[in-house]
Amino acid sequence: MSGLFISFEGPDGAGKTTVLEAVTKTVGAQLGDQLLVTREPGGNQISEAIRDIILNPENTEMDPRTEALLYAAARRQHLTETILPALRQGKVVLCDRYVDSSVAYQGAGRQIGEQAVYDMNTFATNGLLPDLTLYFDVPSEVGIARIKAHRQDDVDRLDQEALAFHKLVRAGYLRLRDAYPERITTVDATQPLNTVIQTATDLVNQAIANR
Ligand SMILES: Nc1ncnc2c1ncn2[C@@H]1O[C@H](COP(=O)(O)OP(=O)(O)O)[C@@H](O)[C@H]1O
Ligand SMILES: Cc1cn([C@H]2C[C@H](O)[C@@H](COP(=O)(O)OP(=O)(O)O)O2)c(=O)[nH]c1=O
Repeated sequence: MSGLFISFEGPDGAGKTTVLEAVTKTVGAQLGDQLLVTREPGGNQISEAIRDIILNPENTEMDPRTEALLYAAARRQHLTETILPALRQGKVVLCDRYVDSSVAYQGAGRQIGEQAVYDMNTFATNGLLPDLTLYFDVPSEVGIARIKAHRQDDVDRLDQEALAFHKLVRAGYLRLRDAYPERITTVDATQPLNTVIQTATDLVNQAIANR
């Protein structure tokens, strides 16, 4: 059985992490150790260490290209150490964020160029893209309101960014969705949580059945 690589994407507050947890329970019950759930930036010791540098609220002076390079470095390590071995073993890999996050956040949000960030990530990943990407779409105001309402204790450097930044990020995601319609499936994340979870679970199960 061949492996399957699915990424979860979306702006902050889209509900990705919550939905991924729920999907993991359902799909994990069927697949057992044939399911690997992981996240970026992180997933192994080196990548988690890079994550700590990027997301440390004290690192306010970080240059946007430095940030993009660090994300790509963490991604490379995560890919070679965690994702590729699992895929080679035929596992289903669900990954919270991947290349699209860098294109949307660094390329579009920080305005260093979506194509440049994409190209840099092609080097980091040898061009490996997910078989399927679930993009959880939510207007920026809704995403930010959710974070403010629920995550006051967990506001990191990126969550403090202005609404304008989040709007640029979402616009970047929408361009990616239009550019890669075969890979990226949009989930309307303004729907009630249970509906979003059901939709995402169905899409993941469908991809598993079709692999
Ligand atoms: N569809 C939804 N409707 C209402 N609230 C939601 C929905 N999805 C997620 N939330 C809430 O929004 C907050 C942010 O969700 P989270 O999963 O952390 O988002 P993300 O990982 O995409 O940043 C959480 O408190 C979560 O319970
Ligand atoms: C993977 C990745 C994440 N990010 C950002 C998006 C998030 O704001 C942050 C990840 O923090 P995290 O706490 O994992 O946020 P979320 O629950 O929304 O996924 O890092 C980038 O800017 N570029 C990237 O390539």
